Amino acid sequence: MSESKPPGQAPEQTTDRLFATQRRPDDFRFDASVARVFPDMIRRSVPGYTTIIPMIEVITEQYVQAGSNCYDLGCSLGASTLAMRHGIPYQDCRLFGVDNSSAMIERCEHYIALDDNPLPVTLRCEDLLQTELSNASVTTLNFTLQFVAPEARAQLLARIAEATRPGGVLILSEKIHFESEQEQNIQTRLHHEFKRANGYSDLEISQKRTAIERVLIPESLAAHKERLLAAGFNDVVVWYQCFNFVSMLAIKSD
Ligand SMILES: C[S@@+](CC[C@H](N)C(=O)[O-])C[C@H]1O[C@@H](n2cnc3c(N)ncnc32)[C@H](O)[C@@H]1O
Ligand SMILES: O=C(O)C(=O)C[C@]1(C(=O)O)C=C[C@@H](O)C=C1
Repeated sequence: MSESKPPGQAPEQTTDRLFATQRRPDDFRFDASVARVFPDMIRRSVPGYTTIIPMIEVITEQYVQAGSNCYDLGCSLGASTLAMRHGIPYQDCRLFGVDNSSAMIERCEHYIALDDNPLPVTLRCEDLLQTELSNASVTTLNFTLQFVAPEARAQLLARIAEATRPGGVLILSEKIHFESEQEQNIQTRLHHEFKRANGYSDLEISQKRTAIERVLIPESLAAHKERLLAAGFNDVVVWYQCFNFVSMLAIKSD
C-alpha cells in the first residue's frame, strides 16, 4: 500500500531490513517499525502464509452462521480479518479484529478502509485475553497464540470454545515444535532455507531467532490438539502444514 507523502519526502521503506545490521539483542515487539514492514516480513518469514490467508476466506465461508459474531484475535494489519470479511455472506454478522499493538491497529484501519466489502469491521485495540467474546461462529488465531504466555493459553481457548456456537470453529495457525530432536533440526533447517530463499541473510535469520526466542513459544502438535479438545472443541483437523508452520481447524459439534 502506498501512502501519500508531501512532495520531496522519501517514500516509506516497506521492505523488512530490521535485522540486517548488528543490533542489540532486544526481545521482538510488534511496534511501529515492525508494523511498517509487516506484510513483507510475514510473507518472507512464514512458509505457507500466502496460501493460508485465502484459505481462511474459504473456511470462513463454510462455517460462518447468519446472525453470529466472527473474531480475528491478533489481527495485525488485517490480512486474516479481510479474508474472513470476504468469506461472510451475511450482512447481519459482526466481525471484530483485536490487537493490543496500537501501531498495528492504526495501520489496520487504513487497510480495512481501502477494502470495498460492505460488511462493517470493528477494530479493538486491546488484550485478546480481556476481549469480550460471544455468539461466535468463526474465530481466527493466525500465528497469535504462540505469542500468548503459555500459562494463559488453556483459559483463552476454553473462553473461545465457550463463546462458540454449535457447528462453529476456531482456525488456529502456529509455528510448532517437534518432539523428535531429529525432526526439529530438519524442519528448522528447512524453515531457515525458506527465509534464505526469500532474501534474508544469515545475520538477519540469526538475529531474528534470538529476538523471538523468549516471546514466540512454540508447542507440539499433540499439545495443541490435546488442549483444544480439553477446552471444549470436539474435533481438531490439521488442514495445512509447511515445515514447522501448521494450521488447524478446531470444530465444535452441532
Ligand atoms: C504474527 S501477528 C498475527 C498476524 C495476522 N493474524 C495475520 O494473519 O496477518 C501476531 C499479532 O498478535 C498480536 N498480539 C500478541 N499478543 C496479543 C495479545 N495478548 N492481545 C492482543 N494482540 C496480541 C500482536 O500485536 C501481533 O499483531
Ligand atoms: O519464526 C520466525 O522466524 C518468524 O519470523 C515467524 C514470525 C511469526 O510466526 O509470526 C515471527 C514474527 C513475525 O510476526 C513474523 C513471523
